[in-house]
Amino acid sequence: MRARLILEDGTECVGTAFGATTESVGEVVFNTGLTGYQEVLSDPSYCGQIVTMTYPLIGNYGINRDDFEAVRPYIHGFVVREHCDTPSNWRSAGTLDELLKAYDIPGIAGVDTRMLTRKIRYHGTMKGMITTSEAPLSELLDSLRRAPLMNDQVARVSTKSVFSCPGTGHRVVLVDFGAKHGILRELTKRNCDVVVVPHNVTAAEIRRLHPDGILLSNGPGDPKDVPQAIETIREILGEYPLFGICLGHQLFALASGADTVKMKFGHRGGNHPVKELATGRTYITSQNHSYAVKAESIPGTGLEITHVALNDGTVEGLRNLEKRAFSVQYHPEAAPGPYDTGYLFDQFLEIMDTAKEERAHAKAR
Ligand SMILES: NC(=O)CC[C@H](N)C(=O)O
Repeated sequence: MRARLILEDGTECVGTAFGATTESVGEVVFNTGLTGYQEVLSDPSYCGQIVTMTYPLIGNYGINRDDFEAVRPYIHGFVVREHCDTPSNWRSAGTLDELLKAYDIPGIAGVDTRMLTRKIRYHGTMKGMITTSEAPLSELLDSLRRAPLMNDQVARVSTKSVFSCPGTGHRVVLVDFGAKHGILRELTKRNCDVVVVPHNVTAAEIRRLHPDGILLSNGPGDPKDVPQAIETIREILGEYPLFGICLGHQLFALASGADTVKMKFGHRGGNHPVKELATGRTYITSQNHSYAVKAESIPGTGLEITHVALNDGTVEGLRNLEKRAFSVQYHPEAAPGPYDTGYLFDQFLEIMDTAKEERAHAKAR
């Protein structure tokens, strides 16, 4: 069946429908990963977005049981150059088409994704629509331009109730703004006693859990859409070691008094070079974000820039040594890779070790 991808600037791409034959609107973004489409489409940070992969052949290793980053995908559409519906991989348990159908997500194949990506890079991220309707373009454009983009994604993807992944090590309160499973995997692998709490948790509720540390997860949308979380972080900052990832990094910055800005087309892919300022080392990182912390808003906040993106110089890492808090804009949990920066979870554990020792000394005195 014929499908159409329409952008708010009037661009129309005609292709073939796969997945659900439903109409869907979202922000169109591109991901430059050569592989990892299952992790990308199930990463809750993409909630409400239509994702296009720049790699041209998608679906060829199918969908497996183990690579989901959430229990279900939240994307609003998937755009590919060539869709493979005959996967070949020993782990494959189904096709991309079946997965998208099951969750009512439309896909469109046969699109010139290189042209689409260049357009987004040139004009910036745009609203778009995938449809199988044969209505005139002007009519579809009208309804696309009127369609609102969502701003309550965090509430949609965050857990509704507290749950725990028990361990015998450090008690980590993971504030779930749309946490990828990879973060839980990295913490439980290190034997952490993880308590996952909803995005609207209060400081008092966090204190009652007696954490050794707090991890602010990744998540969808504009960090300024979750003002309550910013207040809670401001209140609790300095009481426990804190690690922020992606949206968590942006919220930590806002709670510290810095500001965020929407980027022209964001960073999405597994090949983003980031420089650690203290060592001059470069790490290749996994990224997925539209917003960034404004470097010029940092002076006077107690924050220090620890990492920068080598492609465009934007802020990629922050810390506040006094408050034992640090954060990164990229994804140390990878999923999909690269795994260069997984050591940041060990760093978080070390900070919790030190804080614990100091508490024990203070008690003994
Ligand atoms: N992966 C994330 O946590 C993304 C953070 C935020 N939604 C952004 O797009 O910038």
